[in-house]
Amino acid sequence: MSRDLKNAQRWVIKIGSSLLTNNGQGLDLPAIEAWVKQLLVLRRHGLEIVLVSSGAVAAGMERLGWTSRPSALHQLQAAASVGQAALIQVYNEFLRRGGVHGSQVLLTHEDLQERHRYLNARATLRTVLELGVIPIINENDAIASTEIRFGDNDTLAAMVANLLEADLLVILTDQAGLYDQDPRKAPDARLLTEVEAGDPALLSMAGGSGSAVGTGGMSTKVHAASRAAQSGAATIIAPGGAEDVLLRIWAGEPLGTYFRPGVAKLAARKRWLAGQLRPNGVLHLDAGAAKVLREKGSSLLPVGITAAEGDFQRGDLLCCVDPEGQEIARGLVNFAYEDVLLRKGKSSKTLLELFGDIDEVEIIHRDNLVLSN
Ligand SMILES: Nc1ncnc2c1ncn2[C@@H]1O[C@H](COP(=O)(O)OP(=O)(O)O)[C@@H](O)[C@H]1O
Ligand SMILES: N[C@@H](CCC(=O)OP(=O)(O)O)C(=O)O
Repeated sequence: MSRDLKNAQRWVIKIGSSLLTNNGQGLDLPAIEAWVKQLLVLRRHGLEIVLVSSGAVAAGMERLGWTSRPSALHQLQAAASVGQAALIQVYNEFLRRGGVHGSQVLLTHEDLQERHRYLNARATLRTVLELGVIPIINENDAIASTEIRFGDNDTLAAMVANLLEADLLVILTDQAGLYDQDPRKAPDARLLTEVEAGDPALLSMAGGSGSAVGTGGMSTKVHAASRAAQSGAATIIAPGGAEDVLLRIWAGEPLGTYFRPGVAKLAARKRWLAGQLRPNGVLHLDAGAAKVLREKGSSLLPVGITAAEGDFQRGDLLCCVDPEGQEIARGLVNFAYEDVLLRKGKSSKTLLELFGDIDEVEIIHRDNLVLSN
């Protein structure tokens, strides 16, 4: 057993439609209250919690008095727009009792594909977390057309785990975890307690949704675990109906199915950074800085920078080039273009005199730096 959750600080928790609703009719309020109580405890233990919650369509149907799920997209979207308001109201009411605010963030696939919107979503969510608020994310069902839909919230939750470089993705569902075959169809199905994310054999075991309200079934959850592992997150598919499920996972109880991310978090994260973002500027380094980056993978300090190009902001990906113009590395910059210009070529001592007590000296921290081949 290698569930190493001691250092898992940022959790993305996904609660699926099959769990949230009473047979597709409205929201299961006592269940939601119980999860929120657990989130509040985890937060008090210092964890950062991001919630991805389904349930908008089901809640909307109940409010509108519809007894069967419509098949027309515009009706589903109308139900989602009514239900999303109800869903947030319910979460916020339970969170308020614990003195915490929830925030609503609705995303479409395009928001996480298009670079500018991706960075915006990331900045908003990070700020919300810094403010101690619990973001509650769902797909923007009211406007997402077929082409830009995630469809299921497992994929959305994994992309949010990538976006925020979460340590753990917890997918709460109506089964005890991933079985070697669909337990609704095969009574002798065996629960898998630990697997490797990305193992292709898992896909043949995972079937579609067994309920009228769920979307994607286990197959989207298995894909989600591989996707989350790309940025180094482990995934646990766990029984959302089990008492204190989240607290028990936190305490290390081997509930559900644990997906090992495979590669060390830092290495995975770096690889993901390099593949995911397009560079938005260039930093020119002197020979000394180029050498320490190449040979030691050190952080990039202002003193080694001779010039900067590009209209970049804090958090953007930049290329670092040596005096011959050859790319050495890529990394996430800690300062916007103007602030890099103010700092370039200056020693840490001069910067201290100029800016007083500075908490961030590196222009790019080595954890956010990937050497180019
Ligand atoms: N190998 C499997 N192990 C567990 N559940 C499976 C498996 N294959 C298919 N399923 C089905 O997946 C369902 C859960 O997915 P889904 O209905 O989409 O729930 P959610 O709304 O929580 O995402 C289960 O109820 C089960 O019928
Ligand atoms: N976004 C939709 C839910 C999509 C959905 O059901 O996904 P899942 O919970 O993965 O089965 C809603 O809020 O109704």
